[in-house]
Parts: sequence; structure tokens; C-alpha cells
Amino acid sequence: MNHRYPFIVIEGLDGTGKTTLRKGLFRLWEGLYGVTPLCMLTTNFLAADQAAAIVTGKYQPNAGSRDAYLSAIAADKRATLDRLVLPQRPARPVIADRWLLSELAFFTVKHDMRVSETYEALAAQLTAAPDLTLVLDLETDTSMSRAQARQGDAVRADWDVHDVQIRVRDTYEAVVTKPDEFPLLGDVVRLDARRPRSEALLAAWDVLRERQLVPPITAHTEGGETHG
Ligand SMILES: Cc1cn([C@H]2C[C@H](O)[C@@H](COP(=O)(O)OP(=O)(O)O)O2)c(=O)[nH]c1=O
Repeated sequence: MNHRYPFIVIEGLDGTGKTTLRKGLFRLWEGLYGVTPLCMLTTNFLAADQAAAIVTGKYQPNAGSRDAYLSAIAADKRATLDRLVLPQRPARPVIADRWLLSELAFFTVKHDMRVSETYEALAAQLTAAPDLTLVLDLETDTSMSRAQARQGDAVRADWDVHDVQIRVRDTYEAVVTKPDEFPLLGDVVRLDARRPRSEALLAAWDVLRERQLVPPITAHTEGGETHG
């Protein structure tokens, strides 16, 4: 175990189970270790002066908003690392619902940018990489119907449609197969999200254990003696 807690990113299309997995990991950390993780999102609006550019660039993407959005995302991620992730890691794991991979896919799909170009622009601001990026993978038919079944979920006509979701998934796939080109993703592990949620959680936990990102459980014997 490292002397600090892990920074874990969960990626995947809408409806692939990111929220479900994040909650499961949260409960495991709390239940097994009494440590409460910090959960965060890909955008945290910590670079307040960039908030308008983030909202415009995300919801009205066009050639005019592209560069301002890219630098706003970079500034927000930098602020998130400086103010949330790095200060918290000595005390607790940090679990992010989306991070860098989602941004790479957005600029590929919405702006026809090369993944390497987006990566370079963001990498210039990113001072730390997650230990691990878990990518939940699921056919778009299933992920979209799961997402649509969710109560109160807002569907975006320019994003939550098959052809866009297929392109996003293809971009994830292209990145996942070349992890060496994207060191700021940390270790990248694809998880099959078709299986029941308990199995996906166990698979994710196994990945963390294999990489020694969770502390060993201390066994308590009846006499109160402990073994490391
Ligand atoms: C993980 C999982 C989720 N769901 C449901 C729960 C939610 O209503 C919906 C989406 O899951 P959710 O965890 O919210 O996905 P994401 O955060 O990636 O958008 O699908 C299933 O039906 N089966 C599953 O195995």
C-alpha cells in the first residue's frame, strides 16, 4: 500500500453503471476501513471565472466556443487537483465520476479533434494522474435504455442518441487500447458492465487489490490478537 490513498476514476457511457460502482466502492471503503472517500465529478466549477465558458462549451458546442471550453476544462481540472484531490489524498481515497477520458471523447465527437491534440492541451495543466481509470463497457443499446429508464433523467438530443454514443464508445476503445500514449489516465482497465452490479463491483475491487490500492484487511482473532 502506498502511503497515500488512491485517486480512482470511473468512466463509461451514460447508463453503464458509474454511479452504481462509485456508491459501491464508497461503501466498501467506509465499511471495511472506516475511511470516507471524497467523490467528485469531471467538472467541479472550482475555477469560478471559467464557469460560463464551461456551460456554454458543453451545451452549445461550436467552433466559436471550442478553445475557450478546452482551456476552461483544463483550468477547472487544475483547480480540482490543487484544491480537492491533492489535499485529500493523504486522508481518503478520491473517486471521480468521469475525468480525462470523457473530455477526450467529447472533443473528438463534437469538434472532430484528434485525441492526441485534446490530450496535449489538457495535459499541460494536469499536475497529477489518477492511479487507475476504470472504463465500464457496455453495448450502447443497453446503456441507453438503462439511462433512459432512470427517473428524472434529462436526455440531450445532441448527445444521448445512438450514433453519438457509438462514436463516444469507439473513442474510449481507441484510447483504452493505447494506454501508453495517455499516461495521465493512470492504469486503464476496461470492465465488462453487462454483468450484475455486484459482480462489476467485485471485479473493480479485485483490480484495486491487485494493484495494492487498498490496504490489506487486518484479521481479528477471537482473543483480540491481530495479524497483518
Ligand atoms: C449497474 C446497473 C445499473 N442499472 C440501472 C441503475 C440506473 O437506473 C441506470 C444507470 O446506472 P448508473 O449507475 O446511474 O449509470 P451511470 O452513472 O453510468 O449513468 O441503470 C441496472 O439496471 N443494472 C445494472 O447492472
